[in-house]
Amino acid sequence: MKENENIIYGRNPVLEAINSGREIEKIYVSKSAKGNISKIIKSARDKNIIVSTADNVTLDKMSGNGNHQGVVALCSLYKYCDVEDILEYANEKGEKPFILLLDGITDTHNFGAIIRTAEAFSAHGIVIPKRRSAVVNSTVVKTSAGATEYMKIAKVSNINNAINNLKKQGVWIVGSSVDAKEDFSNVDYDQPIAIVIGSEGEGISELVKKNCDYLVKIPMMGNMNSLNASVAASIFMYEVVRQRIGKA
Ligand SMILES: C[S@@+](CC[C@H](N)C(=O)[O-])C[C@H]1O[C@@H](n2cnc3c(N)ncnc32)[C@H](O)[C@@H]1O
Repeated sequence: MKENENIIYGRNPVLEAINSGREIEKIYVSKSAKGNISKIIKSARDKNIIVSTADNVTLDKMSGNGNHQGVVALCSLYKYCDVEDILEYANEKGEKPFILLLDGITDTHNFGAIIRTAEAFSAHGIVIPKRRSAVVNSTVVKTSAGATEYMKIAKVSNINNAINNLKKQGVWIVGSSVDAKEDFSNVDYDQPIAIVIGSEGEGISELVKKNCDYLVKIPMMGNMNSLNASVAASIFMYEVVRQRIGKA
């Protein structure tokens, strides 16, 4: 599958990109596209974005697959932010920071799913390492259903340095690990918090584990020894929101 960082495809992702004000050079619409495609065309024209028609073979080639739902946008690269921007955003909203740290998530579908849930639960941002991590490419945007357009994502050279910096600013680091003894629901999430989710294969690195204030697990009853990373992230995020709403 082609992984392109300046192509967005699929109806929701393209519509969210238009609505959020991402710089879009051109939108290609399938000649045979029906349904809510007219809404996309109208939104694009309202923002003076050029709309062209293309056949499905061309759209398949541009998107790298057949999941474009009849629309592909040629746009600017996703703009990453700094960790400080995430903290500032939480501060502006008058909320305690709620951050996710992804310690080497490489599966684009997991990354997109995490972004989608993080946006739905109003997390303030996501921190990823520069190396050995999925980046915001066309597959991630599509899997996130366009939630990438509203989510702050910081790329850092060193995840441990980022953790130390967050700690200095009063953020508690909660590591999620299948080997932990403590139940994840025993943590008080109504404080400045960053949840660390480990990679699909290895989990959280040993150094990062040592650097966490809490190391907790989601109890499991079946035969599997771990949950999918994006599912685990969703359960944690739900718990944060559940506790915070309960205390509001
Ligand atoms: C597929 S799991 C990684 C499994 C890996 N073999 C390990 O031993 O950690 C990916 C990530 O999801 C999170 N995760 C999965 N299941 C979990 C559970 N039951 N409790 C806490 N975190 C979990 C952890 O962050 C984990 O690193």
